[in-house]
Amino acid sequence: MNSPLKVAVLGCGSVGSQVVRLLREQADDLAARIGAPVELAGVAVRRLDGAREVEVPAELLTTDAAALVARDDVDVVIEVIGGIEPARSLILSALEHGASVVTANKALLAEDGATLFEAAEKAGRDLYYEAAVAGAIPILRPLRESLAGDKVTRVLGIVNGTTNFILDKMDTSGAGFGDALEEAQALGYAEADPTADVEGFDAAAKAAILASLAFHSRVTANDVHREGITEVSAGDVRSARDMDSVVKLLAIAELRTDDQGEEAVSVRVHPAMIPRSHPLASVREAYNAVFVESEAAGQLMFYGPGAGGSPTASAVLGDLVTVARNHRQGTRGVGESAYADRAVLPMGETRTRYHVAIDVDDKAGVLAAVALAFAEHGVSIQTVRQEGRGDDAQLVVVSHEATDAALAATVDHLRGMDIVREVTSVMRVEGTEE
Ligand SMILES: NC(=O)C1=CN([C@@H]2O[C@H](COP(=O)(O)OP(=O)(O)OC[C@H]3O[C@@H](n4cnc5c(N)ncnc54)[C@H](OP(=O)(O)O)[C@@H]3O)[C@@H](O)[C@H]2O)C=CC1
Ligand SMILES: N[C@@H](CC=O)C(=O)O
Repeated sequence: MNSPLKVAVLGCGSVGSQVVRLLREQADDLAARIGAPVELAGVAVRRLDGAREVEVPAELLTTDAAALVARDDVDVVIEVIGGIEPARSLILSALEHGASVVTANKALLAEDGATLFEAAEKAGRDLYYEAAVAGAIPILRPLRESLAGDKVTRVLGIVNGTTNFILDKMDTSGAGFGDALEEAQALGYAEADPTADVEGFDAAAKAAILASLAFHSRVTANDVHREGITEVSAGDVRSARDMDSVVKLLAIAELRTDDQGEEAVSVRVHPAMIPRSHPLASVREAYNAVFVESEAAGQLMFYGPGAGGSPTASAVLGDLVTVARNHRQGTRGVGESAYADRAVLPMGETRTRYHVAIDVDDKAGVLAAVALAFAEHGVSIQTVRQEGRGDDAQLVVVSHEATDAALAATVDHLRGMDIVREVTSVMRVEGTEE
């Protein structure tokens, strides 16, 4: 047998503990697949006395991650600490010291992937990150490798397990937002600070990574239009149910043509109503699903567990086997392919349908006045119905496709009308127009 491959693991939380467990439990198979036994060189944590889901021998635990990654006997560093710093400095140091890197850190990749890719290129080492998007689902490798000869035009999916879990609970059990979030945290789906999940930052980071790979461009988290689910009310979920739809947090990346006729990208994350008949509507709990549309292949769908320690560790270990094989052979895998310099389209130019709920005075001519307000901004109405009477009167409008800018102008207009008491809900509608 060849000499052992030494692996340092940075972080031993939800994901790191499962990586350590699998390294131990799958040791024989990993050795056979890599061609050398894997030896744990060390596990870096913040506090030595923290409660762990896995037992780590005391001599392997350290709080000095910087010293661990600088060791010249470490072949591969697995970074599952999260956040920007010290994760970025540790990855850069690992590469400089000759190690290949596997990371699940979507926040860092979406903020400053370029620096990491350049460092990996310079060092002649691998930087793999399958676990950064959609947990256990193999989606980055298909985009980077299997579809390398095709032209991807659209990626649409549910890429955040926590928010899908929350929205699913709100839809199926009538749970409140807070209770559903607590359950998601207890199950290890939510980030330490759930703001990243519920405000859409996590999904936006994943959307940026997907768009970069799909369109061979550099798209960062700042390029992504982002809306979270904190404004989604029980009323929105009920309205969706009345329309035989569900509310999902969607990540959408599209290749479009700009005013100059150039190819540009549009990337956004927002809640949307989708019909229950749509395949994404049946994605339950913390599962994720990603649709990829490409010119030659047509439509592909990837589905599976999108969060949680064990599923994410599966993706990490898959990358470990690849980079370990490359490392042993002195080669590198496929690197970044951001050769296309495409502009990012402003959200105002994005076209979708909208569901708008408006509390109105219950009197003659209200419907006509509201319809006129939509028409004045070029937003045509697909359906409109009145719910309730008297003080509870509400109009529920579903529009045909319109730009975000036109819809925003319509909503402003509605808010200024005497007969409108409140615009209670504005939500995008995805799925085929009937
Ligand atoms: N949880 C999930 O479902 C998924 C997570 N990810 C990504 O995986 C990464 C890890 O997430 P997760 O396991 O949930 O995070 P956790 O918060 O559960 O674990 C983080 C770990 O990193 C350690 N750590 C934090 N700061 C430092 C530091 N400065 N030096 C050394 N160790 C440190 C912590 O130490 P201590 O234990 O002492 O506090 C802890 O062990 C993140 O990038 C996340 O976005 C990706 C996909 C899914
Ligand atoms: N918090 C994330 C974890 C995986 O990326 C999620 O809920 O999807």
